[in-house]
Amino acid sequence: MLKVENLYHAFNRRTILEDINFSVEKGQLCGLFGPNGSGKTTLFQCCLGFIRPDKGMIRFLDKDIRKLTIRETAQHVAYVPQHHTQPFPFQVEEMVLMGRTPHMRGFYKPAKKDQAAARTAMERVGISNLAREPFDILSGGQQQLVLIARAIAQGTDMIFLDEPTSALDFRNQTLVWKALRQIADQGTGILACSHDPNHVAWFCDTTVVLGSPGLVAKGDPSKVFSQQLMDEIYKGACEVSHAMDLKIILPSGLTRHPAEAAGC
Ligand SMILES: Nc1ncnc2c1ncn2[C@@H]1O[C@H](COP(=O)(O)OP(=O)(O)OP(=O)(O)O)[C@@H](O)[C@H]1O
Repeated sequence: MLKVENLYHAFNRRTILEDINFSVEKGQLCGLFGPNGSGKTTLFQCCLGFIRPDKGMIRFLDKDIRKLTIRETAQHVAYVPQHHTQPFPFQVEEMVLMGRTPHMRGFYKPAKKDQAAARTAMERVGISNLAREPFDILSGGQQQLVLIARAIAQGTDMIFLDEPTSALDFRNQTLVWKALRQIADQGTGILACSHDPNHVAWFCDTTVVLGSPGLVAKGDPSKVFSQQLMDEIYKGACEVSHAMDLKIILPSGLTRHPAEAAGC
């Protein structure tokens, strides 16, 4: 579905992306992972055509993305940015309905199926109760859920999400990752960037790990997330452990509370 080949990009002669190669297939949830400044947002921007890479090829559904019109791109690809400012006080349901715009014709009046898609997307991320609230007064986490619902309502072949759960509480983080897993299982390709290796390990079936300035590893996170890899990217800050047959990445040097260790 998405194929990135030999991608290079530099800012002010500083190479950020070097020889990046990976693909995301239909039905795959791919976690894009790497330390601050490793180029995740830059890679997203190249894939979405917001910046033109210095070298390399990005294909979407076997087409060079440079040849897709904005409308074609929006019909096939949804994007959830890290931050979004909305200058007008649109209601939440209007914001989510905007995701349907690439599918509307004529006077851009939403049809019943557009309204149904918006309602389903809001239910999926648990924000139906916010439908009539103005978007601009919501908390950062609630706004993040609205943008995810808008991308889901768009009903595209592929969704890009830039740190989709960075502002969410524990329950909503889990809710969103489970929703992404289900949407991928229904055939959508998803590339989601995250700073939490556990989310990638628990919910993603593939990962792309960026370092400086290139690709450090890729593949099944249960195989890729080794102690050696974590040491390479986090310089000894974490330990790879296991719980319930899953990998779990813990901060290194954790000790049990003395009272608990004494069995109190
Ligand atoms: N327009 C730009 N001009 C110059 N340098 C830039 C530009 N955009 C990004 N960079 C630099 O490229 C590097 C990678 O930035 P990018 O935002 O892609 O990283 P990231 O992995 O998404 O980081 P984070 O995890 O902190 O969000 C950074 O050092 C950043 O300063």
